[in-house]
Amino acid sequence: MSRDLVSADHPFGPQTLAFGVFSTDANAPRVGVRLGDDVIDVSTLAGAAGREDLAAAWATPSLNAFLALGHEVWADARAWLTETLGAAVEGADDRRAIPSNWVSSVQPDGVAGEGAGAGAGVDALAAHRHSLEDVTLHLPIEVADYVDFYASAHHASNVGKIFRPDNAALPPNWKHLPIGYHGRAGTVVVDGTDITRPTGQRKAPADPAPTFGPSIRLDIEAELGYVVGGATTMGSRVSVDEAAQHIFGVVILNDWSARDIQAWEYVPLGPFLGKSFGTSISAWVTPLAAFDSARVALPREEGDPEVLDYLRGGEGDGVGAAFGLDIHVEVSLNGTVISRPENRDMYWSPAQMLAHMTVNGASLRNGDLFGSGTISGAEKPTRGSLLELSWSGTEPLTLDDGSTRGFLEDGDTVTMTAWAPGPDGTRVGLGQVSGTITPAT
Ligand SMILES: O=C(O)/C=C/C(=O)CC(=O)CC(=O)O
Ligand SMILES: [Ca+2]
Ligand SMILES: [Mg+2]
Repeated sequence: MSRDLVSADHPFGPQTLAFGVFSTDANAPRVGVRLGDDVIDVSTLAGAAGREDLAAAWATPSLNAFLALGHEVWADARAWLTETLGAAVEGADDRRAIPSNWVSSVQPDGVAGEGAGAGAGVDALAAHRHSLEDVTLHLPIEVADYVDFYASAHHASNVGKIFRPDNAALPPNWKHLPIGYHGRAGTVVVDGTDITRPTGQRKAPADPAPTFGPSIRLDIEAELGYVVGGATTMGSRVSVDEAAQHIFGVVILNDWSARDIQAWEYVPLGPFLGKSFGTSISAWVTPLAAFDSARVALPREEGDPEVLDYLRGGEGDGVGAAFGLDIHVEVSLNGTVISRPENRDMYWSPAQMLAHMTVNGASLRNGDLFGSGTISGAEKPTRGSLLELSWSGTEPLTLDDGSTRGFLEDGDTVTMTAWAPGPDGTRVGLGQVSGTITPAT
């Protein structure tokens, strides 16, 4: 019996085609594409359709081999999947069954045609279709280098006021370059992974000496992460105009942050152990190509400085190559929505971040991941960290169960979801990233 394929208003319809890595009891981890509440095994699908190039890249336990193939192959693969899966959705009857005309194109020997009725077609498709309920999702990329930016002026100003009350809210370089730091690639984990409360040194300004123990100011940071492919060589750089050719897709990212460890360690070299204990990303990488309808101009005000040429990029498609993305994020803590950050508020665009990251000749590797920085807006309900939402713990949040939080307690679960406007009134999904705090070891 055929299950429903995907309803027209589903955020993982054919307008999205997000990639992940899944396994089943019978199948080792391999690349899949989400369609509705199913995962399509695109390695076997491509193999059955004679697309051996794609089948080989997708029969691997991470997206890295596919990322290495570069933007022209990504576009070709998306066009093929759009045609193949899009036709399946459009041609489906009211029950969204799979039409036989779609399945005929994926018969292993290419001979199925008129003779292969709907029943045979559905059976043939069934071999590539797995219900989300029946699969385990894995970290979708083998993370090469991980960088985290600081692209929200509202977040940077808020943290400046809290951590550096005697200085200007924004550092003098902030509107001239996208500030970032290198993080720890090996501790990036997938949605659903528990996070152990970190232990370390902390010292509040008034304390006479540092103490050692579990963090008591454990926080979240709601961000987007950009997944990089099309590796480059050392000494070359990627311009703003070329950046989209190296940004394969977007994930939701939670940059867990121990504020007490961070505040004591970070001067002058920046975040280190306060953030390297764990960074969570969503299991689905939604291709940048799915966000064409979400491109927006960057927010700029009278008096903002002109950036140097290498951060400008040419015009081109209305909003220019340095486009922002209108992605809506929702953050909940133990089921209570605590914030709705808006990515269109970000000052720096992903293309500018990538151009800056390579302007010194640093190479890109397949599987590089860069975070946007915490997404915060001007209004309190759009702040992307507890540090800002509770103003360093002085204005605790009240959850639906009546309890209050300045920072995270053991057992707390934080879930972030996101979506963007898609073509023809559809929504493009990014799925979710969730994590639960377990006690310090
Ligand atoms: O301003 C600071 O000292 C620290 C800022 C952060 O912790 C934020 C960071 O990781 C970058 C970001 O997420 O925007
Ligand atoms: Ca961060
Ligand atoms: Mg981190």
